[in-house]
Amino acid sequence: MATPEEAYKRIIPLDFGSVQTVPDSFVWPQASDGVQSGDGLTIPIIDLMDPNAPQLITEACETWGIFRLKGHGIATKLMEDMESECERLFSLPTDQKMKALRSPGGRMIGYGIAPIQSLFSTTMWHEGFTIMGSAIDHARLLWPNDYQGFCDKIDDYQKQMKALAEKLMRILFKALNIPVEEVNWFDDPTNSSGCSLALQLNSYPPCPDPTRTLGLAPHTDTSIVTLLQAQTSGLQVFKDGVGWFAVQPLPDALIVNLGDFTRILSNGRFISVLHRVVVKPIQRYSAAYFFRPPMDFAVSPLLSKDLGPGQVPRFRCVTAKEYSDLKAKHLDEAFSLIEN
Ligand SMILES: O=C(O)CCC(=O)C(=O)O
Ligand SMILES: [Fe+2]
Repeated sequence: MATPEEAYKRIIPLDFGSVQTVPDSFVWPQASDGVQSGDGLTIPIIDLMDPNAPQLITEACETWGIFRLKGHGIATKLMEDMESECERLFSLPTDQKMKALRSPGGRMIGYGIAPIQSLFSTTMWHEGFTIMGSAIDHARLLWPNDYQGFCDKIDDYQKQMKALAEKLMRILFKALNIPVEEVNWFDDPTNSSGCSLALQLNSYPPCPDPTRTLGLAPHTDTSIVTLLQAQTSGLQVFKDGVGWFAVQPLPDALIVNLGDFTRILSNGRFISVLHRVVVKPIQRYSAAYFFRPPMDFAVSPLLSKDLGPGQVPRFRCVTAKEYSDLKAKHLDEAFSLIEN
């Protein structure tokens, strides 16, 4: 059992500004796995205003589990503001950021190492800031006299991301023929059912030896969909038969990737994409919005809809909490533990 002091130390990111080389504990031998060009392949680019968008999104979910979305209606200015707020936050002096350190064993909010770090013994070249709902308590600690601007932008961003995620979820449900009314928390304007929505701000500091370490280890997201904004490359997805494949961001487009709950809901038809982040000699930021069901929601293939003749449920029914706990302990093995 870790002492409280050890537990506290474990969630503190490296003071990246003070290191000249990649420490041994950060060395990932797999980091230098080549990125494949996948001749002729591209991650789909879909315009949400296109009348064919639902069809194109469905195809992208079946073949990639990830696509780049234009015409999403999120103002460029808000996306730029989010990038500037990331820069403002992560360039604070280390001891200032430490004031907003998340508490070990407490809610997963505030400044700290990557949320998935606890599942890996090798450390990731990453520092993050996790927000669930209002960011005010931590923002006050970071900027005692000047926190409101940050909070307002975060609130606006989360509101708009939630509306977009809901729009995408309607499209996915329609493709799966699941009536959206089955998701009783969906239209709850008060959000009182406690949707476990989260905004994760990621910082990948400049790395002196980028081929030796990873910004985020390979993982799938424990979400329905994740909406990601990043201005520079670094994200890679694993494509069967191809290998690691770079996702090039496009100006103004968001990256949408499906998470594990959509794989379960679609009975394996839609891909929960395996992805990782490589680092660079230059700083990179990203903002990932995780759209998830409330923890008590029971997730099962196609919910109460018949699977169709000859079809069997590939996964047993699990609550979002049960699955999240399995994932937190077993990572990629979580699927095999719920497979029928
Ligand atoms: O930074 C990125 O491009 C990806 C972030 C990500 O995968 C995550 O936060 O789960
Ligand atoms: Fe992710």
